[in-house]
Amino acid sequence: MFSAGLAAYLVYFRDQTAANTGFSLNMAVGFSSLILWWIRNLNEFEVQGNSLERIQGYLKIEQEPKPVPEGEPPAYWPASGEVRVENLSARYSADGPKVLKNVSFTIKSGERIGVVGRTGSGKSSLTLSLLRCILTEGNVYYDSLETSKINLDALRSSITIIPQVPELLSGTLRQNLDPFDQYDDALLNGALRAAGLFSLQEQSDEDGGKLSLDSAISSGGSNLSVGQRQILALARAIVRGSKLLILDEATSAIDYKTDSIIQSSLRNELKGDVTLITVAHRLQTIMDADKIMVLDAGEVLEFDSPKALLQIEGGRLRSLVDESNDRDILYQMANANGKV
Ligand SMILES: Nc1ncnc2c1ncn2[C@@H]1O[C@H](COP(=O)(O)OP(=O)(O)OP(=O)(O)O)[C@@H](O)[C@H]1O
Repeated sequence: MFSAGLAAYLVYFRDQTAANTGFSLNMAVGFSSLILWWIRNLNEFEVQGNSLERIQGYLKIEQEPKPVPEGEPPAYWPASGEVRVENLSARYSADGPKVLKNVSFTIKSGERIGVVGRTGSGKSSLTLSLLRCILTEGNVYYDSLETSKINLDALRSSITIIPQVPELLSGTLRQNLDPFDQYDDALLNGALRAAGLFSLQEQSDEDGGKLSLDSAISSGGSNLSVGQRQILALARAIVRGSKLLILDEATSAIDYKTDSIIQSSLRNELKGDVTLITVAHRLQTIMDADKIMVLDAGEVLEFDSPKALLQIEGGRLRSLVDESNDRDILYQMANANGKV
């Protein structure tokens, strides 16, 4: 009824317009459609132009040096997870400010280190420096080999990083754990168990959707929770037998239960010679670490056992703990740890 009325009105309007101006409505509609078509095309052209500009930007990015055969480490390397850092400075660009300033420390093989510090103090930059992802000066030795002399591929495949939100590939869970099909199911399931996936599933209220090696993983791991993704990344580290594991703690995106499963897997399942560096946002995560490194403005302010650091009058860790709502628990954890 309404459309019939509208059509009748349009015909009336066309006839009136044609009668008054000699310009038919059909022509007016055709003209405005043409203008709309041009505007739409111009818009599309601009969007595609932006993409081209971005591709051109990526093409101009300075490339990392290609791996050289002489940088190939011996097959037995790394046999230990010892890390020695001497006068390490780092920056994000050649003319940028130093984000790490002459940092020196040694981490013994198998030690568990917690790294804390304010936002921007250099925690992530330190982990990126160990992998040579940013510009560095000074020396880093990993199991006695200077990392600047090692093939980038070899260096990075010997260190596992578990970022706050790990990326996974689309495919099966098995393919994510073992992309080159090198290990049998028993070993892969063992790694999943050690990483805590099955404990997480046992404690979960949901019956459906339990993960197995054949489960499908969507691109980026988008069909899994952040906690499940961190557990899979940890399982990957166990499968790879990495001697150095760097964990960037995901605080906001992970619930307490999953976090405690990951922490107990890290405590109980990693072998004695695996060094663990945890970039911590919650003090509870690292109060039972062997040592805590406190960073401030790119410098190491404190580096010792939690118990020893809490005894320093006016110390930075001590003031962070004293300000915390969990002060008493944190002191208990540090004292129970026993190492001074
Ligand atoms: N991609 C980047 N390009 C340039 N400067 C950067 C970049 N990422 C970090 N920085 C700078 O490096 C310094 C150290 O930052 P970093 O991310 O290492 O700190 P952080 O302690 O990990 O902080 P947060 O707890 O917020 O993650 C900061 O001054 C920061 O602005």
